[in-house]
Amino acid sequence: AEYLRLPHSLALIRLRNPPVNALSLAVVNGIREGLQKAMSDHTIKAIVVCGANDKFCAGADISSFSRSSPGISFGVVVDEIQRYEKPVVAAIRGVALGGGLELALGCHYRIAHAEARVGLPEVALGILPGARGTQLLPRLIGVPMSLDLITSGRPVGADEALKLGILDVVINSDPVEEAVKFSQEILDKPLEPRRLLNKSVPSLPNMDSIFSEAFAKVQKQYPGFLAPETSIQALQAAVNLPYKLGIKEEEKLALYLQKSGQARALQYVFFAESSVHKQSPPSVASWQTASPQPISSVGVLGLGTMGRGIAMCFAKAGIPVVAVESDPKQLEIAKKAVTSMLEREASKMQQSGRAWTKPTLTFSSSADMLCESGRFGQKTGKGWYQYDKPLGRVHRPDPWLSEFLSQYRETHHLESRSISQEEILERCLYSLINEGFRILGEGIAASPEQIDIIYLSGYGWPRYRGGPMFYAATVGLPVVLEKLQKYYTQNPDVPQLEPSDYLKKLAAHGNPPPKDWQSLAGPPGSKL
Ligand SMILES: CC/C=C/CC(=O)SCCNC(=O)CCNC(=O)[C@H](O)C(C)(C)COP(=O)(O)OP(=O)(O)OC[C@H]1O[C@@H](n2cnc3c(N)ncnc32)[C@H](O)[C@@H]1OP(=O)(O)O
Repeated sequence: AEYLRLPHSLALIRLRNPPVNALSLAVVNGIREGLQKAMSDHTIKAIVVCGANDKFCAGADISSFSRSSPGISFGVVVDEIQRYEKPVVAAIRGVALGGGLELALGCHYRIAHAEARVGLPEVALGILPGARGTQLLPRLIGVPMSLDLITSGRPVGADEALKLGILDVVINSDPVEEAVKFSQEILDKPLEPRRLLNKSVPSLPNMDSIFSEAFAKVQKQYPGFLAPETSIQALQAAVNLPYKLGIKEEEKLALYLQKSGQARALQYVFFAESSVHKQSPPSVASWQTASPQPISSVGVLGLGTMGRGIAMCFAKAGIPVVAVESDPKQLEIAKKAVTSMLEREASKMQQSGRAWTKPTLTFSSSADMLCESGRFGQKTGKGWYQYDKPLGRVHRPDPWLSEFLSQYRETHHLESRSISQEEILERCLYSLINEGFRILGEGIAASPEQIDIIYLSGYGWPRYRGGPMFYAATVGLPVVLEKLQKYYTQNPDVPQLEPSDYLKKLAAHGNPPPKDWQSLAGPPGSKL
């Protein structure tokens, strides 16, 4: 942070840490030194705090989270600012997020440009606003809105922040110039009413029900996420405890979240999301330049409306199709429908003088053994289980299945054994992860982050577990390799369990973090 003396007995502290003026240790020390300088200089009457390059501050430096404990020592700075005897005015442009907003809450006044955005997005990173955010915000804007902003992490625009009472002034001009003028106007005003730490949280008669509704809401909206619920506990502390004890509780809860593992995963996701936008496959191929792999034939399972359409598309593209439907009635209907669609297509093409090659479409009624028996799972009321009704959710073991399995075992000379939850989890997940390593080795995915983001955005993988490749690193690559080796030895007929060379190469280095995998494993092959 830079310290400047301005005319009219003012000092300016400008945060400078491109690109977003994140609160690195150096920036925090700079703010503190600047403030102490201003306090000890009796010619300085007020201080303006702003950020360089049209951004106030995007909060703590997320990349440094694994190295230090964010929030805790910065909370002391926020308290010091509030207790200063000279007015400190925050001049906000761009964003004041997380620690950036906490810094502004420590200041006695907040002036912002109309396009600025402020918020406490910590929950998205698996943490809570631990530099007094959970204690100061409810003192300023009350519990209901603090619950909304802190548990959702949503930033608000300057106009909304003004209405809520987070900001004191919103202008369309330069907030620093405005703050300079404003500082001179408020020099004689008492500071005590501006010190949030000495205020109490506005009380409401139904506080208990507000909190229980908030807990129920976040459990429904963010199932499995620890940070929103823990933030509510911190807000409860703001209501139930004096400030001195409330901040201790906030520290304790913040520390719990930092150590939870969810924080590490969510912070990984933050950087993974921004890096995938910038990546292209290692072979520099892209969907625009890649040539397609040859497809010799296609199988379509199920000939409902969707299946028929899919079968038709491939058939029209000249790719042989084998369409499988276990229900003989449905199969007949589908055959007729597809044949008549193809005939219509053929006559259209012949009328327009184009050549028509009869597509290869084979219909088969032999499907997977369970499906063959009409057991499609929940939708038909039976599958591996029997359900209370079609589409029902209540399931119970089915004697039919026991009989079926015992015959299957006899035919295939298999011995029955009980399989632990752990084995189910490991065989499902590690074979999936193994495939991830395979496609990294083949150069199909540019990075583990790409695979993880696809799983988070497209397959419902819980965000707080960071994606399958991140999960592999949390388990440890040597462990994943050892388990795959064990399961592959036991099940040599399951090729997905054969450890990929890429995984073997990486595990030889111990358990390197995902960001180092590519440099350690060497250049990938390319299938694109
Ligand atoms: C000290 C007390 C502790 C308090 C706890 C906290 O403060 S936790 C942090 C809370 N803050 C955030 O969660 C903000 C996260 N950042 C954003 O939402 C956005 O980046 C932004 C600030 C709104 C800017 O968005 P924009 O689309 O304009 O740019 P990018 O997202 O591409 O970001 C530009 C580069 O800046 C990096 N970056 C952003 N925020 C941080 C941060 N807080 N710490 C470290 N780095 C940050 C981002 O990764 C981009 O970097 P590149 O290298 O260019 O990819």
